[in-house]
Amino acid sequence: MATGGYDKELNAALLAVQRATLLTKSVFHQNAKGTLSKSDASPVTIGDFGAQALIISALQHNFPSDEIVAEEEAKDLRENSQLRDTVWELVRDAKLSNATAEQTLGGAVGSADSMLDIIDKGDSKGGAKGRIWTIDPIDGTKGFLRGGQYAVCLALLVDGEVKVGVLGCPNLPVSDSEPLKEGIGTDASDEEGKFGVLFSAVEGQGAQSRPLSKEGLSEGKKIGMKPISNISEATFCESVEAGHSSQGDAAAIAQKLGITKPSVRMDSQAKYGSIARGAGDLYLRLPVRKDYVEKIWDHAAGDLIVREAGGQVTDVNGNRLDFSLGRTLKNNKGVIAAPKDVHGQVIQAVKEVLGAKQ
Ligand SMILES: Nc1ncnc2c1ncn2[C@@H]1O[C@H](COP(=O)(O)O)[C@@H](O)[C@H]1OP(=O)(O)O
Ligand SMILES: [Mg+2]
Ligand SMILES: [Mg+2]
Ligand SMILES: [Mg+2]
Repeated sequence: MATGGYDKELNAALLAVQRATLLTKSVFHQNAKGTLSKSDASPVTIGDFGAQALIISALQHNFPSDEIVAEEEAKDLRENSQLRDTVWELVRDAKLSNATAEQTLGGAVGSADSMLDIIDKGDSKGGAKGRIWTIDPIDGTKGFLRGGQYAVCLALLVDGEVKVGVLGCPNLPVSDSEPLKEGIGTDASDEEGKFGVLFSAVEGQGAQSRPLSKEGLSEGKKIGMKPISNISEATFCESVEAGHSSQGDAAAIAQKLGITKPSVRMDSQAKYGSIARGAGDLYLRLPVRKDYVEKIWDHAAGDLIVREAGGQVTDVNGNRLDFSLGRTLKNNKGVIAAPKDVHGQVIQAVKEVLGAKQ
């Protein structure tokens, strides 16, 4: 474990994400996932609710006065006792087999009712002051349901800056050196020992990956973005959802940069983790709808992990993502993540392509 600031936060965050990620894996193997459709037309499952409950419970145990901005709320569970009970069974039974690790997380959640209150503790408005954790219990719920990529995401903001970030990616390869390839977004296999990774970063301390474990934490290894000598050889990744990033614009930008390899499409912040470990090079997220505002929990952990791995992350105008404005990134449009040395070149191409459309 790295020494310096935020050791306790990193350790608790890694264990909390690990326990929650294992819960989501157990849901994937169940037939009934309790899928509901939310107002933004995205799905939510018992896995999302359960993972959020477990993470908040661990945060409250370790950092009782910190605020929390989390994606989900317990309303649907309060209105449907059968759904509540299904989530409760999952949460009650979720445990890491290492007793010390469980103790760090404060052990089990007390009851079904306290679980609902815990889920609703993620309702902070966020903002520019103080310590605020942000949680996406399952990012890429569609990928999760399909057996593709998804991520359990947790980050700590202090005065609006990301200080600690953790991503649990159960369907990514353990090995950092496996190249990003087409079809990874539909790779359903979670074969033990081959898939499942935790990414993490602390500001100023670099980024790490470690295998997902059912016990305590596995040993972490430093990760870094791949140096690129010629941008035309880059591999870029983008969203599966056509509504989240314009694939036409991405193709035009790639062409301007001389990139000929097809993009790798995958759900969730697994894209940030993949480029941070050098499995791919660029992440392009090009706004489709003028009115779409990104949420802080969809980017905070990935932003820090990529920057600590030697990358730069900005919006399409080249501005850093601003996490200090509440629950959304209302001052940013899109995301461009790339190794530091070539980020300016990518932004130039983005500006040319998007500018030509105005
Ligand atoms: N209609 C939708 N379909 C899919 N994802 C959506 C939708 N609306 C919002 N989202 C969110 O967009 C992000 C998907 O990002 P990406 O396109 O990079 O995979 C996720 O945070 C996802 O929510 P969720 O976290 O619940 O999966
Ligand atoms: Mg959602
Ligand atoms: Mg999300
Ligand atoms: Mg989510």
